[in-house]
Amino acid sequence: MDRMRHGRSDSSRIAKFQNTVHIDMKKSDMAKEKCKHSLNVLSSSDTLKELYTSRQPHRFGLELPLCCCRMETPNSSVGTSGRDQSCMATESTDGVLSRCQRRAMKQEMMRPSNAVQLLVLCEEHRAGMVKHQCCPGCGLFLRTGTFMECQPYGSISHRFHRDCASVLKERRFCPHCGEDASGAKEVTLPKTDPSPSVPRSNPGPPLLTVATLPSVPTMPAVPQVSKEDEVQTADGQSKESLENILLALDDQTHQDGQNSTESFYNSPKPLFITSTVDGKDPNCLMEGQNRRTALHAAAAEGHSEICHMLVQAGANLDTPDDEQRTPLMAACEKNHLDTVKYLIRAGAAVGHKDIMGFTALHLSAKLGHYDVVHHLLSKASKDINLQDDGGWTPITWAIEYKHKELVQLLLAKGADVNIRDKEENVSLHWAALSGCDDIAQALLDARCDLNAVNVHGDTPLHVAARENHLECVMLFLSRGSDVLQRNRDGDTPLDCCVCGSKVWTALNINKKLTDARRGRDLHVEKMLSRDISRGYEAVPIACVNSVDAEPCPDNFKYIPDSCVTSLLNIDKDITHLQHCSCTDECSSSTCVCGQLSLRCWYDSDGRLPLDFSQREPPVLFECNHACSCWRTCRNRVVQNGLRIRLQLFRTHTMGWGVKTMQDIPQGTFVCEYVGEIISDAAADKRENDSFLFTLDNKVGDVHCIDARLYGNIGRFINHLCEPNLLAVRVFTMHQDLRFPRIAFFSSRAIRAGEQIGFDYGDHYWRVKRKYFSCQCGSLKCRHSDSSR
Ligand SMILES: C[S@@+](CC[C@H](N)C(=O)[O-])C[C@H]1O[C@@H](n2cnc3c(N)ncnc32)[C@H](O)[C@@H]1O
Repeated sequence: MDRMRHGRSDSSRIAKFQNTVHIDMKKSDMAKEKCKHSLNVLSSSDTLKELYTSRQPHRFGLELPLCCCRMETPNSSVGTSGRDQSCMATESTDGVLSRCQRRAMKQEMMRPSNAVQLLVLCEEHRAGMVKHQCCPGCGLFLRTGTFMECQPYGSISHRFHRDCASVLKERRFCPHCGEDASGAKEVTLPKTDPSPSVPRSNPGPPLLTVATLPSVPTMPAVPQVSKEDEVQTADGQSKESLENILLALDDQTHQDGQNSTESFYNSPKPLFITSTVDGKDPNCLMEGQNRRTALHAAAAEGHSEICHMLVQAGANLDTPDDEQRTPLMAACEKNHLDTVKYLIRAGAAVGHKDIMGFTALHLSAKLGHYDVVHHLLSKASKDINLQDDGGWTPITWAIEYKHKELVQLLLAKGADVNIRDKEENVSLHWAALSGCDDIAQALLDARCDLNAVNVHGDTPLHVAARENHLECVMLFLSRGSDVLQRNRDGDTPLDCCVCGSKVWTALNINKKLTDARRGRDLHVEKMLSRDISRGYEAVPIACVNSVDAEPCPDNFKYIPDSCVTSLLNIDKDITHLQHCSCTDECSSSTCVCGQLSLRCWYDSDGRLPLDFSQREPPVLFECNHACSCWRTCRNRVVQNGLRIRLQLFRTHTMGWGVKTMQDIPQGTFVCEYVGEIISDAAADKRENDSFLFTLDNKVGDVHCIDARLYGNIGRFINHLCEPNLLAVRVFTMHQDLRFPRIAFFSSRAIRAGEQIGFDYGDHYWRVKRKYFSCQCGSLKCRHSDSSR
């Protein structure tokens, strides 16, 4: 199908047409296959017949007309709709015919002999066929009235017409079993009440009699005759004989206010219709005419009466032609509502598909035949969303051909506007292609997806822009279609339209407005998370972004304390802990823990003193659970956790960063660098080293904290060439010197709103400067491009 993306609409049509041709070829091959198949079926039944005769040596070579009442033939003409087929059996009671119309449960066809047409049968008539109750000469069921009966084996009787046996040129033999017919008796069975068959006609006018039925089993080809011959029927039968047949029509068509005989004679009729009426096979396929039947022709001309006559004469309602189209489809295509009504009432399958997957509904919708569509939907509403070979539903066709009222009707009847065709288009893409904004409006009101993209990434707006359909473009923009959306070629709708056109102007204005709105929106700070710590910290840590559309980072697990994922044997033995015996608040120089740190560094506010060495910060030992002091003693700060209100924010140049939301005096504990404690060797194997903090403690094995997968707010702290944080090693609940905690203290007073950062160290930048330069923005930056 049309890509709806390149070029103009007429080239789209060409693309579609070419594709159709392709499908046609494929399908007609399939149709040929089917024909071949049914031919095979016939010849295989002949073979069976031969087998049967060969078992009876005394008959061999006589070409006896043996029956095939017990054989089944696949119904090659049945599409998905074939399941709705009705029984084709016709009962004969002393020449009065009635047609059964029960639903046929099985689709395999049967017939009593190759001389008559194959029939789809209801269960009762299948049983009757198997019991040889169908005459092999005419194909009529003989269950009441007078007929011949042969009872060769004393049990099942074989029924046939005396005259039919003579037609089969073997008056002497039973046409079922080939036994000598001299033993056959004429029997008369009374009519049972109620009749098992549903009469197709009212009791008033006489029904077709055996004498008027076509008795010649096959018609080889439609004879080519001159125009004058149309007046006189092919084999010279008079107009009166046709009139007799028409008299036999039921009053169905009369209900529609027509005189069938009159209208039949007053309307032009193709020759083959009159030929068929005059005794040819009503199911003959006309070679020169797409292998259509007379019923196709009558339906296409809208001759409901002739259709009825043909059906009465045994015409199969659903015989498909070369394009797999049925007579009903022919009537739909030509908008003959009465004929459509008649055929459906007679039992024609509504959901049958042709070689392009079209149903009668698709055809009618495409051609805009409102009343026909309305009638079809009243009979088969479930077919409303059937998709053809292009994935198109009836409404797709109605939209493409701009049949507004029909689209409204289909919507009211439940058409699904979001069904995707084979190119993933929804209905709105097709409205955009056809440029009908009324239809597009109706589809939007029916909740068709305005932002649906097809396989090319095109939205309906792309399509409308490409097709220069201003009204549709305006409608889509007013409903919020995204003018900046790119398709798979990277084109926005603006890139698809003609530069300088009205569509271009509309899209351009919309783009400018959208850009301005997005720019404004970007500067509005978006709160992405109230607390990234999920309540694990004593103060919540919000995450905000006023820079771009990046969402809150969720590629790590927030943890408040460092963890291990391998066996590291951290010495947590309580007996190995140095501890104090203080009974005060550990403020005196007698506190052993303080002595370990040379003194208790924290003042009464828990801050480091101004003279704390920032060049070579000492290691701090806080009081622990082995001490005698209280949990509230002064020498416990880092172990008390985060107290400063911090915020994770989006920077312009360094990804995420951390800022303080309050003024912080110098020497204040700000936060810890928390993560997964791993060995140096394990760190070497890690692919991402962006979150590694080395615990280079000059004691034993070197370890690192990797905050890549597990970490706290510390993992987001950036490098600043003018840092305001100082990293200090601290021991709290253990004193295994290989594993100090890394605590950040303010190295100067920090104002609320300032980004916090520490110096990643010269070694870090020696390694990383190959990949990126420092973006801290400081005038004293040592690792920026300009400072190199
Ligand atoms: C521990 S993370 C800091 C958080 C990081 N900005 C983020 O978005 O997750 C370290 C990474 O931040 C970036 N970064 C930190 N400081 C930087 C700076 N001064 N200049 C450029 N990039 C920096 C680098 O990509 C570095 O690998």
